[in-house]
Amino acid sequence: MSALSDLLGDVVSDVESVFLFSPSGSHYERFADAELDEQVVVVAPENDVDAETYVELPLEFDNIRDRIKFGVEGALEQDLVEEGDVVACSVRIFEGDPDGVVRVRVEEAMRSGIYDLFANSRADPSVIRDVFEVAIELGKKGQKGKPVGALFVVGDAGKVMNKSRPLSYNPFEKSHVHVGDPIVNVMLKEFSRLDGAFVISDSGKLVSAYRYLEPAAEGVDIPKGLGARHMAGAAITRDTNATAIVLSESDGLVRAFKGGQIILEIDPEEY
Ligand SMILES: Nc1ncnc2c1ncn2[C@@H]1O[C@H](COP(=O)(O)OP(=O)(O)OP(=O)(O)O)[C@@H](O)[C@H]1O
Ligand SMILES: [Mn+2]
Repeated sequence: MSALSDLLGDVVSDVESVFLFSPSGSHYERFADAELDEQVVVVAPENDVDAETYVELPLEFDNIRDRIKFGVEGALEQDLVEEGDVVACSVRIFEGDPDGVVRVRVEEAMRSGIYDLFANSRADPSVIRDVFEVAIELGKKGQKGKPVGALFVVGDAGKVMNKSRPLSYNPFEKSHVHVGDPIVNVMLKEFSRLDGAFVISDSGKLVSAYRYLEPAAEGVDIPKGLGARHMAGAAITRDTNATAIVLSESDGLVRAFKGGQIILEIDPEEY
């Protein structure tokens, strides 16, 4: 038994913070009342327990790694933790009571921009996630083995449509399909071989494919070397409240833009 307690002791030794992922009221109270030296942070989709220190999870994330990564990144964004801090995460992997404790060391590299992308975009976080996942998947596999590029403009679709024009007939004209439907993901991948941007609404409705974006580009400052697709993607997010997710055909990276700025750059192979 002592070997077991030692094991848990090692996992929680010298931690600066305890992160309670979606705790029940009583679970939270136990920590709140204990007046620990460690900082107690609640990480959950809603602050149901009225925690003083709270990080919002944009989604519940079934995958524990993702859940923890987002919690830590959100805490970094709020300056609740810093590089080198060690955090003990209390999580629920199966149904019922908390059943896992995970030790994490905070690294500056965890500030990837994904938290900001999911939590602070105008579109629903689940819509951002679905589009992001399509872009990552396309980046990993390409289309029929060849690298492809793609430009997804998500949110504020009415305004985006006003700042763009069709390059071809819109295959989504009369349909009511949403990102996240498996069939839609297949369509997105198929249409990505063709020119222009996809326009997607706040709630994930596919509004159009083949849009040529014509936003004002003054004041948009993106890394040198990126071409017209990235410039158009960045600029439309300055001119509207949309978020742009761009897969580059030439370097294979996925980038996201908001407010005319690059907020994320990820290699799909490493994601
Ligand atoms: N204003 C625009 N609106 C929509 N799509 C655009 C726009 N400008 C370019 N594109 C699309 O981007 C494609 C690639 O253009 P370009 O090579 O200049 O972009 P890029 O930023 O270098 O992207 P990549 O890294 O994928 O090559 C074009 O073939 C076109 O489909
Ligand atoms: Mn190019």
